[in-house]
Amino acid sequence: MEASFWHERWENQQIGFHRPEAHEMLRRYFKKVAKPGATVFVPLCGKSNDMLWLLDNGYRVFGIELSDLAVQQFFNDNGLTPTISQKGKFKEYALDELVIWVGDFFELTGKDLADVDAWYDRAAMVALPPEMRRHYVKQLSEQLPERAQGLLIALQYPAGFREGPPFSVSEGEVESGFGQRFSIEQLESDEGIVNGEKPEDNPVTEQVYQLT
Ligand SMILES: C[S@@+](CC[C@H](N)C(=O)[O-])C[C@H]1O[C@@H](n2cnc3c(N)ncnc32)[C@H](O)[C@@H]1O
Repeated sequence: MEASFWHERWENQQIGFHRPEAHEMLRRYFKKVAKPGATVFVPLCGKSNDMLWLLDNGYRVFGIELSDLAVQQFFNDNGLTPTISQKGKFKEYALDELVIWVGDFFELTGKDLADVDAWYDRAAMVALPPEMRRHYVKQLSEQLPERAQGLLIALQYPAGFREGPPFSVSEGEVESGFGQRFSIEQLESDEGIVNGEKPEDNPVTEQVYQLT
């Protein structure tokens, strides 16, 4: 997935992944992962309202996002005025307990992430094709401080159901990718049952994992 793919998505506002509200699995489980006051890293953050939920619940947030437009929209949509500066290769938007860097996640170093206590992935790992996902897992595993624990929301669907992104990420892939560094617990799998049945036209299921 080239950077241009995502820039075009944002320019054309093809952002079906963006949700108007904070994710219910974040609301339900994040307090198991980190206490308020913790600094939470949000890779590939887009203009996610999950960041507002984290801020409202007393966390500090550090996001990284490729698209400057996405970050500008985050602040505009929420009527917030950040301070903008340059931090090496990255453009920084900062306001109180929130910092978002515009730039490439894969260029972050351990020093950039030294203050991180926890991380939250929704629609980040599943946004990447298989080879990039391996790189993504390696980058998080190598650059995050030892204390950092994570909440990962992934999804699965049968092969051939659709083209990614989002890509299907199995429990096995989460286990084999992150298992060397983290102990992994699946907290919930949402099977998308409607009125007691799984709709045939939507075989997508969503899983949430705690990585300790
Ligand atoms: C599917 S969206 C999810 C956004 C957000 N997590 C959410 O839940 O709405 C993936 C985002 O990752 C960003 N992205 C893709 N590759 C990236 C990279 N290498 N570094 C930083 N951001 C990236 C895209 O611009 C896009 O906004």
